[in-house]
Amino acid sequence: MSPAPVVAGPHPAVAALRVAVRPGLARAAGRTVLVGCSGGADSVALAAALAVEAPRAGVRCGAVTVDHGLQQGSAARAAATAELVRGLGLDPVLVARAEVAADGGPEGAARAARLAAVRSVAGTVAGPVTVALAHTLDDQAETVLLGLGRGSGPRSVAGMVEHRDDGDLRWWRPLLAERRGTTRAACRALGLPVWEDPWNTDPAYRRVRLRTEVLPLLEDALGGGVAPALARTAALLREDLDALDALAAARLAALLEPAGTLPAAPLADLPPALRRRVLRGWLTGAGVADLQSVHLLAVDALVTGWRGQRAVSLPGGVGVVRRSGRLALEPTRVPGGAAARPGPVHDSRGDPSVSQSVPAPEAAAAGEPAPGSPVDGPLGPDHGYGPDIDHVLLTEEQIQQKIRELATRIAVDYAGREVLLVGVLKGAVLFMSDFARALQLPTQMEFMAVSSYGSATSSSGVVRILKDLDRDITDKHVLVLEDIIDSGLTLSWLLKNLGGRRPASLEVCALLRKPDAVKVDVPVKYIGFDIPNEFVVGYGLDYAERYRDLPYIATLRPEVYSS
Ligand SMILES: O=P(O)(O)OC[C@H]1O[C@H](OP(=O)(O)OP(=O)(O)O)[C@H](O)[C@@H]1O
Ligand SMILES: Nc1nc2[nH]cnc2c(=O)[nH]1
Repeated sequence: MSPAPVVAGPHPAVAALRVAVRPGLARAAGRTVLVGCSGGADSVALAAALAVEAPRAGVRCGAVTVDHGLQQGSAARAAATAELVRGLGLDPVLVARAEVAADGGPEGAARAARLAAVRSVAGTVAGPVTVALAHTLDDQAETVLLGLGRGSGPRSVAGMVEHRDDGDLRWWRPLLAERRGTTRAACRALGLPVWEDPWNTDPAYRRVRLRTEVLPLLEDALGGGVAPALARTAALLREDLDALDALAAARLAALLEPAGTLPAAPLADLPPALRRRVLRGWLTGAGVADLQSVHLLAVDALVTGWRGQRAVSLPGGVGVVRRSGRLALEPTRVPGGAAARPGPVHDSRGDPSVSQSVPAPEAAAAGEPAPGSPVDGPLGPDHGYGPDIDHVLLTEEQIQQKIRELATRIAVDYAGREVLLVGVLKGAVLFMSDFARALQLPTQMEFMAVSSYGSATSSSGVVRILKDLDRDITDKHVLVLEDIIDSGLTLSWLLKNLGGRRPASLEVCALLRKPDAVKVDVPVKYIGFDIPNEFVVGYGLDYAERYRDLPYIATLRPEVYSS
């Protein structure tokens, strides 16, 4: 018998990618598919697979390549990539110019600009468009790890989805089950040139460090298979989360009252995972954007920890109140731009607690329990400021407990070293004195006085040294103590200044931080509490030099700013 004729099929990597795109192409009938192509191996391999499979499926397939304008020669690079994919037979091939914003992290800003640019050129194509992105299983594993590190909930650990509709546009990631090695092998087999983006090896990016340092270490320690295991976990998690979301949407539809309010009692009976989803769905459905978990937890506390709280303020000038056993959304009062309503306080360990507040009149009217006044009794002396205080964000006890925790952690980190504490006057004076006493290590103290606020409630942005250190800090282990990081301008300036004096080490411990107000990212190793973006006083913090002597941290009544 003569041997069967050898039919040379495509290289296994090329074949694998072609198979991977087929199911999605079946869903793309009647749409134009545009491959997002950077010129790197993943997207070139995807473009090549689609160039063969799309015509077979009767789907029109083109490409879009983005010029970020961030690297030298980026326009020429985009043009070369466009040429390459045109050569594969893709049509139309569009080049989009991205406008990368100056703020935000470089990765995030570039990504946002890229998506906006793709969205905008996709809008020039007639009919519905699907944008195919070449994320692989390895990208998925990195995304899951990044999500874990952020600690922002199961959705961010659940990774990227294969299909996502975004208005008229559909995003499609057909290669989520394929390894990065496969796309490289496919490009090699097809003789396609690929571009190595220098940013992909720059350790300044977290994703690069995960790829080059953390994942190989995990693979080694766990005996291999880590990336597929992470991707599998993400896929399973997505199924569970989708089911929970669907259940919550149905429950919201059943509970939502014609006036747009939600009854608290049936919500309280729901398990937290469902209840918070119902609340999130309710708020986002009502147009509240940028909702963060601290906000959601504070709204949740109106259901499960009801003690007569005032409105919980949310981004966008709205708040949630509980009245007559129902949650309602209302505009918040922000007189003169000074004090907003109470918002949630987030413990730096990720253990949120809701701000203490004076009893809401609505609570009394509804006959529901209300707490005692915040400025007497357990909060201690009000130093005669009582009528000026609006609500207490952090009690003396919470502050002192936090200082003990910080001091314990820092004593471990600095064991065997002598620490030079640098207190930033005047605000940090009480923090310095309590912290130094709580820290079980030999310490020395220095003070520096700077000011960027004067008697205003927002930073002038100009930092002035009012008093410099009394001595040289060369080779010292310097720990800067700050009362608050608001815009971050003061600290950013200070760290540059102190860093130039060659200390052996330089770290920061800040009692408070306002994540929503930060304008410049400053590396801060130790943080007590994350607080909402409200002007606060007490425990060293002043308004027009008053209130520093309060032992707790509070907001002032709006009238104080206008008088
Ligand atoms: O992050 P930022 O927006 O820069 O704000 C933080 C700074 O503002 C306050 O100082 P202020 O200038 O009010 O002086 P003071 O400490 O003497 O009150 C505070 O003590 C911080 O040093
Ligand atoms: N008193 C006071 N000073 C600040 N400096 C920066 N933010 C604040 C704040 O909220 N209160």
